[in-house]
Amino acid sequence: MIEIDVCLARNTGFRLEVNFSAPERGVTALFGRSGSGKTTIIQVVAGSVRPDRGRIAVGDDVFFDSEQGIDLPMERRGVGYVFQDARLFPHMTVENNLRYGERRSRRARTIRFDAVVDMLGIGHLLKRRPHTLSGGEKQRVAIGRALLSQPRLLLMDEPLASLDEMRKGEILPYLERLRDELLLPILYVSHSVEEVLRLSDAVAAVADGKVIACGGLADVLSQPELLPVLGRFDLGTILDCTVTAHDEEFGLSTVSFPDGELRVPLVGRPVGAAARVRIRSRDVSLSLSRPIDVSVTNRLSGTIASITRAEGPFSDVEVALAHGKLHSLVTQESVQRLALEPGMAVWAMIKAVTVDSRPAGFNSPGAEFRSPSPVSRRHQPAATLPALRVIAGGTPPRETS
Ligand SMILES: Nc1ncnc2c1ncn2[C@@H]1O[C@H](COP(=O)(O)OP(=O)(O)OP(=O)(O)O)[C@@H](O)[C@H]1O
Repeated sequence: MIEIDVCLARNTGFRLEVNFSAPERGVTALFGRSGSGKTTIIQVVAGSVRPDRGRIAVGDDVFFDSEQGIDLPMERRGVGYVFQDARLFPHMTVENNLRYGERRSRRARTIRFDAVVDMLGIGHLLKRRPHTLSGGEKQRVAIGRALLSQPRLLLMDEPLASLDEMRKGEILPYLERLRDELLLPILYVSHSVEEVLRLSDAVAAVADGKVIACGGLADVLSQPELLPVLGRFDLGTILDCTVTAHDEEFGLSTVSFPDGELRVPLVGRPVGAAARVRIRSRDVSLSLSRPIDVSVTNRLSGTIASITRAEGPFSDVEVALAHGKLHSLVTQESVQRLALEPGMAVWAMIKAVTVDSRPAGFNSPGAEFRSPSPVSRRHQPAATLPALRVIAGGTPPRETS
C-alpha cells in the first residue's frame, strides 16, 4: 500500500491533514476542487515539500517518518513526476530529454528506452526540440522522461489540464496503456470526473486539506453527500460489470452485474471482460408500477433507501437493488406527486443510450490485469496505438484468459 499520513500548516493559513492509503498498483485519483490540497499531497510524497509531521511509505520503502527522523531526499524516493506543463529542457532534443530521466535514475533499469518510446508513440520526435512539439506531444515526452527515471511510483499532477479536448483525447489512450502495461502505481491529480472515470480505479476525494472519502471509484463517486464539497459533476452510479453479449446490428452490448443485466452502447471489450458502466442520476427515472409499454430499455426493481434534497428543484433518490444501489435525480415535485418515501418499491428505468461504459482498468474490483484485446483495440483510435510490447527486462504483465 501507499500510506500517507501527514500534517502541514502553510503560512497562508492552509492546513493539510490527511491520513489515507492507496493501492500499490493501478491509478488512484486525487479528486477535488481547486485549492483543496491535491498538489500539496503530491509534493509531500515527491519530497519537494516537507510535512510538519507524519509518515509516508510506499510498500516497505519509508519516504518520511517524523518520529523516526526519516526524510529521504527527492532523488532517493524513486518517484517520477509529471506536471501540468511538460517542463522539458528547451535546449535538449527529445531524445536527450528522455535520456536525462534515464541517467538520473539510481534504480535498476527495468523500463527500457525503446519500449517507452514505442509505448508513447514518440519515436518520430526524437531528434526534435521541445518548441517544435504540440502540447500533447510534449506531455508524452514528459511522461516518457518520468518513466525512464525508473520510478517505483508515478505522480501525475493534472497532466492533461493544459491541453484542449482533442489533445486530451489523443493522450488518454497512452495513459490507459501505461496503466495497463506497467505494474506501476500512479497517483493522479485531476479536477475532471471524466478523466477519473476513465483512468482510475481508486479515488481519494480531497476537500479543505482533508481526504474526506477514499476507496473504490464506484463507492466514492456515488456518494451524493460529496457533491457540495467536490464541486459539480454529473453524479451517478458506477457499476463494475461483465460483458455478456454484443449485438452489432443494433450497436448495443449486454453487460451483467449482480442485480441483473443492462443494454448499453457497444463496449470495446470481448465477452467475458470487465466493463465499467456509469449511469447518471439524471438519466434514471422511477415508476411505481412495472413499466410495460415504454421505450426505455433497462428496468431494474428496487426499494427506495433514502431521499435527499439536491440542488435546485431536485432530490436524489437512492434505490436499493438486491445487491447494489442506484441513484435517481427527480424533481421534488415528482417526489410529492408520487408520494415517494423510503421503503417503497419502485422500478428504475435507464435508457440504453444514456449509459456510459468503458473498459475497466485491471485494478477494478474482481478484474485481473488483461492485455488490451483485439476487440478493445478495434474501438480505440488506431493511429494512437502502436503495436503492444512488453517492456523487456521488466516484470511481465500477468495474463488471464
Ligand atoms: N508554497 C505555498 N505556500 C503557501 N501556501 C500554499 C503554497 N502552495 C499552495 N498553497 C496553498 O495551499 C492550498 C492548497 O493548494 P494546492 O495547490 O495543494 O491545491 P490543489 O487542490 O492542487 O489546487 P488546484 O486544483 O487549483 O491545483 C491553497 O490554499 C494554496 O493557496
